[in-house]
Formats: sequence, C-alpha cells, structure tokens
Amino acid sequence: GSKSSAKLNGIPKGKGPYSVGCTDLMTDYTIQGSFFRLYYPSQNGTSSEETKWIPSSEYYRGLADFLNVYRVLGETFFQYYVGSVTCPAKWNAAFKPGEKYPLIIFSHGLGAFRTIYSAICIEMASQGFIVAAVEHRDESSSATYYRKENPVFEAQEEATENLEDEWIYYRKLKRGEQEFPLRHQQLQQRTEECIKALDLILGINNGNHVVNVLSLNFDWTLLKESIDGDRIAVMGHSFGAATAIKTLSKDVRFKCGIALDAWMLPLDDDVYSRVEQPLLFINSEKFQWVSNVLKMKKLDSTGKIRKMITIKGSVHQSFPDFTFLTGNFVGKIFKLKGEIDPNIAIDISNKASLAFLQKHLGLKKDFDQWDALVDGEGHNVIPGTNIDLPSTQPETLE
Ligand SMILES: CCN(CC)CCN(C[C@]12C[C@](c3ccc(C(F)(F)F)cc3)(C1)C2)C(=O)Cn1c(SCc2ccc(F)cc2)nc(=O)c2c1C=CC2
Repeated sequence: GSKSSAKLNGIPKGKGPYSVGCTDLMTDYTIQGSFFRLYYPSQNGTSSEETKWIPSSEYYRGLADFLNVYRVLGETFFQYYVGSVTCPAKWNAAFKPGEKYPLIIFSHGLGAFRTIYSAICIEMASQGFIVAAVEHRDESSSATYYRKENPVFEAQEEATENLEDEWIYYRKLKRGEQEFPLRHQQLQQRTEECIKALDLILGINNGNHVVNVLSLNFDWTLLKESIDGDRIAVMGHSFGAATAIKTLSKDVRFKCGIALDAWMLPLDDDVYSRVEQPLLFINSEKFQWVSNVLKMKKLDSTGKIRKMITIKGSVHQSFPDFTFLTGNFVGKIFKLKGEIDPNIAIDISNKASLAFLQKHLGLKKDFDQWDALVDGEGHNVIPGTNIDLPSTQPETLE
C-alpha cells in the first residue's frame, strides 16, 4: 500500500547524461518583449547555486487569485510551503558548447507560468535538448511582469527593489462572459509569443547580441551555432497544448508537437485541417471528456501522424511540478496527485516524448528504446483514450 505521506523529495533530477543549467531571458522593456526560462546542457562545476523555483512573491499573489483563495492567506501559505523550493538545475551555469542541440519551446497552462514545468524541462535538457519555457503575457498566467526602462532616479534613501517591474495578473472570466472569444484571443497572442521566442533563439544561434533586461551573468554568446535549426519542437500543457497545436499550424519550422493533457476549447475550427506536422497527445486519465477528445480526433487525417496515449491513474496536475511537492494526503485532496506515483507518471510522459521526438526530429540517440510507450504498450499506459467515444459506425449492420 502507499505510505501515508510520501517523502517530499521534491522535483526529480534529470536522468540523462547532461548536467542541466537554467537562466531567464527578458528582452526589451515592453509587454511585447520575449520572456522565457531557458533549461540547457551545462558545463559541470560552473555554478553551485540551485535555481529558485518560484522567483518572486508576486507569483504567490497571482496563484492565490487564480485559485480563488484569500490573497493574504494564499501568499503566506505559498511563501511558507514553496518559498524555499529549488529545482535541480544549476542557476546561470555556463552553457555547454561543442554540439548542435535540438530545441523545444514549452507553453504553460492557464494560471501557470514559465517555471512550474521544470521536471519536464530539466529532463529534456538532461537528454540534450535546449528548452525555452515561455511566460505568456496574455493574462492567462497567474502572474507575469515586464521590466520597464529605468526612470532617472532622484537619489533615494533606499533603493526600492522592483520599482520598475510592471506586474500583470490572471484575468478572470467576467460573470456571463463567453469563454471562447477570450481564450481564442489569448491563443493568438500565445502563438505569437512562441514564434517570437523561436526567432530570438535562432538569432542568438546566428550570433546576434542579446540584450537581457534582467541583469543576470550568463554568457549567451556560447549558444552561437549550438542550435540545430532543423530540429525544433513545440510542447505544452493544457491551454499550453492548444498553444502548441496552433503554433504548429502557424509555423512549419516546428517539425512536431507534443500536447500534454490538451484543452481544446480555444482552438478555432480551421486549425483542424492545418496541422501537417506529427503530433503526440499524452493524456491524463481523469481530466479528459468526450467533446474534448473528439476535437483531438478531428485532427486525424490520412497521411498525418497522430499518436495518443493515456497515463493510467494520472490527473491534470501530474504534469506541472506541484505534484512532487506535497504528501499523498494533501496531494490527493487538491487533485495534485493521482493514484499513480508522480515520478512514474512523469517518467512515462518524458520517455514517450523522447521517443516521439527522436522519430520525428530524426535524432541519433537511443530514445527509440521507448517506442512501445508511444504505441500505448507498457505499464500504466494505454493506447488512445480511456474516454468512451460515441461510435461513428451505423448502429447495427443489417
Ligand atoms: C478555481 C480556478 N479555476 C480557474 C479556471 C479552475 C482551476 N483549475 C484546476 C486547478 C489548477 C489547480 C491547482 C493548482 C495548484 C495548486 C497548488 F496548491 F498546488 F498550488 C492547487 C490547485 C486548481 C487544479 C484549472 O484551471 C485546471 N487547468 C489548468 S491548471 C495549470 C496550473 C495552474 C497553476 C498551477 F499552480 C499549476 C498548474 N491549466 C489549463 O490550461 C486549464 C485548466 C482547465 C482548463 C484549461
């Protein structure tokens, strides 16, 4: 039986051969700039500092709002509970040059932000990917910010921190407001932000000078000629998975996509015929429902590669990092954990992702050892969906 409370051993380390580094990049002083967290293969021993998982307390305020709990309650709860959590990546460790790495752009879900899918991003980086987890400024994240141009400061007694940071919080649906128009508009912005992040990173690959308004000591020049421009994928969770699908339809530089427990509502009808690239759906057992899965099936079409698996015993929150941070008791109550051990669930998701990426990016690694998972063969995984779909065959064949 399961232990009464799992040891809180936190966010799992990467299992691959590369050491993982982490840094943040925010370009230009406006809301239109790019903002992402970069997870990358790093040179060993160049940083001993672990990465702060949730870097500013404003994120706690945003989370409290998103979760409809009292701000002051929520903030203290999060500050106490996750304020000191670090993720197993070396903060500002030197990038490891010398080979061309495939690139993944990762899009977060509703009410999330760039830092809370670190278990997935760190695993991919440890296996030799560069991962840019974008932070969307479409008011779908619990909180985000942009740094404004430093105004000319009169001499101030104490330098008030973050004076120039402009915070944007989660935009709740208004009473009686239709959901689709808002989500579809946010989807457009999210897609643009993924494409803008790709453009920026490919520019860095060409040696463009990087202006990072976050004063971090990270040497971006080491990324010059280190990205394989032909091996680019897009991934996302929930609203971020819909973003990944829309991004594929908008930009063929993305060679394939991985949709983690996709929320299909924001997608417009004409996207369904415009996704040519291979697409993998990795679903949780508890989140999905008929109309949502039927939309995933609508993407099926002859000659287009579509794979779907469902992780048994998993829930929607099996993909973001919170699933690793509470004991079983609290985790089950808040649906942060399913029946399946969180480390096993994320392991299945990551291995299936790696096998799919090897096949459709043409990687020369050993991720094909997990091909069976992509076919839904293996422990704790089923092919397709657990949701009973209305059959399309005529009722009874006379
Ligand atoms: C009541 C608010 N109501 C707003 C629409 C529904 C809230 N909700 C269910 C929740 C998120 C939940 C959650 C998180 C985190 C803790 C914590 F305590 F661990 F922090 C607790 C409890 C509350 C599970 C979802 O939105 C589910 N969901 C998500 S959850 C992404 C996320 C957000 C914040 C996180 F910290 C971690 C993960 N991303 C999506 O793209 C979509 C959906 C639904 C459709 C599209």
